[in-house]
Parts: sequence; structure tokens; C-alpha cells
Amino acid sequence: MELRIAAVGTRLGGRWVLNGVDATPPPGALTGLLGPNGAGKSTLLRTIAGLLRPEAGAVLVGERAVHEIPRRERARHIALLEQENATVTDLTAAEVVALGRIPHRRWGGSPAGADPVGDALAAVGASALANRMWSTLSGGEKQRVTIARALAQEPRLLLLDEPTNHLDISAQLTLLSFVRRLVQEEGRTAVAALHDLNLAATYCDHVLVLHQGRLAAAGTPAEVLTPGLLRRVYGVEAEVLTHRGRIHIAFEGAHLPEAVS
Ligand SMILES: Nc1ncnc2c1ncn2[C@@H]1O[C@H](COP(=O)(O)OP(=O)(O)OP(=O)(O)O)[C@@H](O)[C@H]1O
Repeated sequence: MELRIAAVGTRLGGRWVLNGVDATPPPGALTGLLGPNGAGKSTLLRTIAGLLRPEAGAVLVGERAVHEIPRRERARHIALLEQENATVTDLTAAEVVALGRIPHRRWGGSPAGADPVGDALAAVGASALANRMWSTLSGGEKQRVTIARALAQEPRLLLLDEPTNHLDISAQLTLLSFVRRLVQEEGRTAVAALHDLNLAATYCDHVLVLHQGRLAAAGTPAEVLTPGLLRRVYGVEAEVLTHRGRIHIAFEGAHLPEAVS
């Protein structure tokens, strides 16, 4: 599904939080959305998902502006995993994942023999949690289950806001390699906001860097994550090494932040 972010400007609290953002996350690839705290990553993901209407420009999904697509249809095509998940207390993990199937119900559900809920739980290594009550899960277990819910939705466009939050290192690597394989094999589009630049360099085919609401750079991790960009956008000194054909960033230190007045 073709996604085009066309000169998007979004204003929140009287301030332009996104300003003239132009980008085309390629289908069949995992795109990393990078940038310091407050750069506008969550706002861009919410704008792409159609939850926020841009005041300038548009987000186009196929031929249509996303906010013009009826809500139910949007829910069949687009899944957004937000940073803070509403807690649903008295459901089991499998029931939480099954919520992701709701937009498909009227369309005859899943083909015979298919088990999208079981498959999604397995993909995040959470099959054993299926019958556990949501309220009894740890932070990382909840994160896995909410990711499974987004996967069970089988969206063409998967938007993930810091999906590796709370996950142990093995779960982080498993999740990102799973999402990458899924989008590559099925030609879907995924955009994930990430803070760990080495994870982004390892698993993302394409990265977008936001800085103060503007797009600072776009391209492959090797093209984008240069010492100069890291200094300019993040205020850090780093050496960028190449290891097995992929870049690896060795951080040397951060410049002192400017005093907050
Ligand atoms: N509802 C709102 N009203 C006013 N300002 C807002 C609102 N929501 C977000 N902002 C501001 O917009 C800017 C971008 O926020 P956003 O959450 O998109 O950043 P982010 O890149 O996702 O940050 P982080 O890495 O810290 O999660 C921040 O300065 C934030 O304070």
C-alpha cells in the first residue's frame, strides 16, 4: 500500500509540531522513524494513522487522504501501536489479541483453518500467555500482547511507536526481524519509531530522521546515520563503523544540553 506523507504540517497547542514533512516510506520495507525526544515522531505516526488531521499538506494512502477514509475501513488497513496502551483489565491475553480482528468481522472473519490470533501470539513469543489475565502480565508481556493485537489486525500499514519499549534484548531482536520479514514477504509497509539507533541500523531498510518537527534526513541507515547528522540532530559524538555490511554506531559522548530557561 502506497503511503505518501506530503508536506504535512500539524499544530498542537498553538505550535507547529510537524512542519513541511515530506516522505514516502517504501512498501515491502521497515522504515525507522528516528529523532530526539519531542522531535514529533508520535505526532507523525498519529497523523499517518488518521487520528490527527494535518493543518497543512496530507497523508495519502493509495489515492486517498487518510482522514477521508471511513474509520472502519481505516481500521482494516492501518494498525497503530501507541506508546501508552489503555489497560483492559478483565480480558485474557488471547481476548486482547482478538480485539485486533474486530474490523474484519463483518467480512466473514478468517478463512477456515486460519488462526490469526494464535499466529500473532506465536510471532511475539507469547503463546504461553494466551490464557493469562491482562492485569497479571508484566510490562514486557503486555507489550508483546499489544504488538500481537496489531499483527492480528493484518494491516497493510503497520505503525509502531517505540515497539521495543519494555522488551528484553532477545524479544527486541525477534520482534524487529519478524516485522521486517513480514513486510518484505507480503509487500506491506511498516513505520516504527525507535530510539536505539543501532537497532534501527540493523533492522530498518530505510530511516527518516525528524528534528524539531522537520525532516532532517531520509535514506538507508548508512546514508543517513553519519557522525555529522548525529552531532547536529542528537548533539552526540560518535564513530560510525561498518560490520558485516551494516553500520554500527559507537557513541563517544554527548554535548551538554543547553540550559532550560
Ligand atoms: N497535545 C499536545 N499539545 C501541545 N503540545 C503537544 C501535544 N502533544 C505533543 N506535543 C508536543 O509536540 C512535540 C512533539 O511531540 P511527540 O510526542 O510527537 O514527540 P516524539 O518525537 O514522539 O517524542 P518522544 O521521543 O519523547 O516520545 C513535543 O514538544 C510535545 O511536547
